[in-house]
Order: sequence, then structure tokens, then C-alpha cells
Amino acid sequence: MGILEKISEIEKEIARTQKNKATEYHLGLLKAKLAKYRSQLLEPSKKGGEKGEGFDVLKSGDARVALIGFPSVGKSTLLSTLTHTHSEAASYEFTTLTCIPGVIEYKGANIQLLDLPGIIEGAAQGKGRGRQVIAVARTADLVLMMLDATKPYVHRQLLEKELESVGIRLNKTKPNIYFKVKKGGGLSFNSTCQLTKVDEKMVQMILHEYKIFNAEVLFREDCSADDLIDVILSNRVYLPCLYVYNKIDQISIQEVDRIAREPNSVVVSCNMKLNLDYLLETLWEYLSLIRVYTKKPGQPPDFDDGLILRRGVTVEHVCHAIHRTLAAQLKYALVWGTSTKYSPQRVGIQHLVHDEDVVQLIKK
Ligand SMILES: Nc1nc2c(ncn2[C@@H]2O[C@H](COP(=O)(O)OP(=O)(O)OP(=O)(O)O)[C@@H](O)[C@H]2O)c(=O)[nH]1
Ligand SMILES: [K+]
Ligand SMILES: [Mg+2]
Repeated sequence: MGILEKISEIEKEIARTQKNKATEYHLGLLKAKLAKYRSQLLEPSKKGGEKGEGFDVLKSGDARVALIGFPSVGKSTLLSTLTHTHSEAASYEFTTLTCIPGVIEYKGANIQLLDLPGIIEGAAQGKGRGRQVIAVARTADLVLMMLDATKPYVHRQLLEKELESVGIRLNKTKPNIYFKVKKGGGLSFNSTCQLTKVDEKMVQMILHEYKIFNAEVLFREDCSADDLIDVILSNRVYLPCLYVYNKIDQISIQEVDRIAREPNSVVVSCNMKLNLDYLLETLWEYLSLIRVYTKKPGQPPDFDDGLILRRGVTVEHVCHAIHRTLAAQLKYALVWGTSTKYSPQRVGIQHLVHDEDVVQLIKK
């Protein structure tokens, strides 16, 4: 029996045990056992096998969002509020012990929202279930970092540090450095712009530290030494992050106003259902999701069944989303919407489409 099963067994037994003088001792024992198993679960596991117990959730839908935060900030409350899935919420820490997936249905898209155990300082070193939580975060399209608006700002910095230390880069684009290890020829170092943070000597030193003596390095922007290290290590993930400050029902309106103006931040109250519409809108925006409608000649657009795509896609992607052979058969497309100067406008296969565009595909 796994620890999770044991926990659930004890919880069931506690639930069916009547509370009275005669059962007091028995209940106390059960609770002690429960606490022991919970803390075991929060310890880094010695056996490799049960490392991922309860965390291997299949990816599904149009995008995946991971809920990361300290214990009891309201992650599970948010999941139960935004999706049809219920995740246990309570006033004690580490209520959630595994990964609980739910689906947000928004503008015709299915966004997978993952509720996770709270993480604590030292998570990256394996404290709590930190490693498993972070491993899930790496697979997400966006990190929803939930913060308790009543708690000090340093909490956010601590969490950021944890994620940073395991190679997760938040709201940062991949450094524009071309890097290729060679078999010989020494170091070839170039840049297309003026560099203010590193010079050739430093680049060479860093590469030697990684036992790289032959390589081609081209800085296409003014990157730092840390950026170069990220590129060398190549196992970094670059994720958009939305800071969601919960429990604003507990702070002053002035405080709410101040936090709401910070970059990448949204203020909410899950309990009072405040500002959740805006949170969804912002999620959509940060996930770069767009919805494109198709239209058959002589018929109105199919507004019920839009295609969910990512910002930056072309008519070619629209074709692929419908049928894999369609792109090869395309003559041109007619587009109504903000991506064109006129509506409709005749465009080619490389035309970039926008959110809410209507597209009519004309075959050869
Ligand atoms: N005042 C206030 N309390 C809230 C709000 N949202 C959640 N809570 C309370 O915060 C407590 C913790 O909520 P959970 O949803 O269990 O928090 P969690 O982040 O999932 O906690 P763990 O799973 O233990 O990490 C509960 O008592 C909730 O009722 C809110 O908007 N305002
Ligand atoms: K909790
Ligand atoms: Mg929870």
C-alpha cells in the first residue's frame, strides 16, 4: 500500500469514527498516524520508485497551467472555483498532497489547471514535495504563482529563487546567443552588438569551466554571463508567469490598488469570487491563445466552433488544424478581422492570423 492510500484509509476511518469520550484515544492515535504519513510524504523519498506518486498527470487540452505557491494561499480554492473539479481546501498547511488536474473552459478552449501541494523554502533541494512540484511546473505552458496578499513581498522572491535555482526562467525570453560545440579550432567568439556585461575573456573562462575548448559563440544581444551559462546548460525552460494575489478581501483598498499596478500581477479573492473574470482574460492573453473562425463560401462563419491556436500562427497552421493535406491544396484565403487592412482580404498561406479572425479557405 502506498503512503497516499494509507492516508486515505486513515482519513476514512476518522470520518466514520464517532467522536465521544470512548473513542477519544483511538482518534488521537489515528490523527498522529495521519500526521506521520503526511510528513513522510513531505520528506524526500529514499526509494526512487515512489518519487512521482500522484504526480504523473497526462497533458490534455489546449494549454497547461501549474499552480505554484506556498501552503494555504488558496490554490485548491481557485481550482474548485474555476473548474468542475473539487480539490480539498482547508485552513491547515499541506492539505493538497498530489497533483489534481481540472479544466478551465474559456472562449471555447480547454485549459488544464493543475493544483499542486504548497512548496516551501528549500523545495528545490527536495524539501517537502518540492522536486515533484517543480518537475510538473517545467511541463506547463504557464506558471500561475499564487501569493497571499496579506503576506510580505519576500514570499514572492523566495518562490522565484526556488524556481530559478532549478532552471525555470520566468517572464524571460531565451537569450539570443548562438552556441555550438566544435571538434577543434579553438574558440570563435563574435557579437552583432556592443556587449556591456561580458567580454571574450570571460566567455572563454566560463566555457573552460564547463571543459569546452572548441566552440562557436555568437552574441546577438547584450547578454550576461548567467545568460551564457543558461545557453550552455541548455536544460532551461522559459515560461510566462502570472502573479496572482489572493485574499484581497483581507487588505485595504489602497493596498489592492498598489499590487494590481505591479507588472504581471492580478489581484483576486477566491472566497468572494472577486476579479476572476479578469484573471481568465489575462490567462488567455499570457498563454498567447487565439481563436480563429472558419467560414464556408456563401455561409455565415462558424462562431460556435472556433479553432484554438497560438499567437504567431499563419494561414498554413489554420489549414493544418483542419486537415493535414489542406495546406498543399490551398489556392488562397479570404480573411476578415484585425490581421488585414480590408475585410475581407485575399491573403497567401504565410499570412499571420489574429485572435477572432474569420478565415475562408479557397482550394486550387
Ligand atoms: N480570506 C480569504 N481566505 C481564502 C481565500 N481563498 C482561500 N482562502 C482560505 O485559505 C485557506 C487555504 O485554502 P486552500 O485552498 O486549502 O489553500 P492551498 O494553497 O491549496 O493550500 P495547500 O494545499 O495546503 O498548500 C482556506 O481556509 C480557504 O478558505 C480568499 O479569497 N480569502
Ligand atoms: K490549505
Ligand atoms: Mg491545496
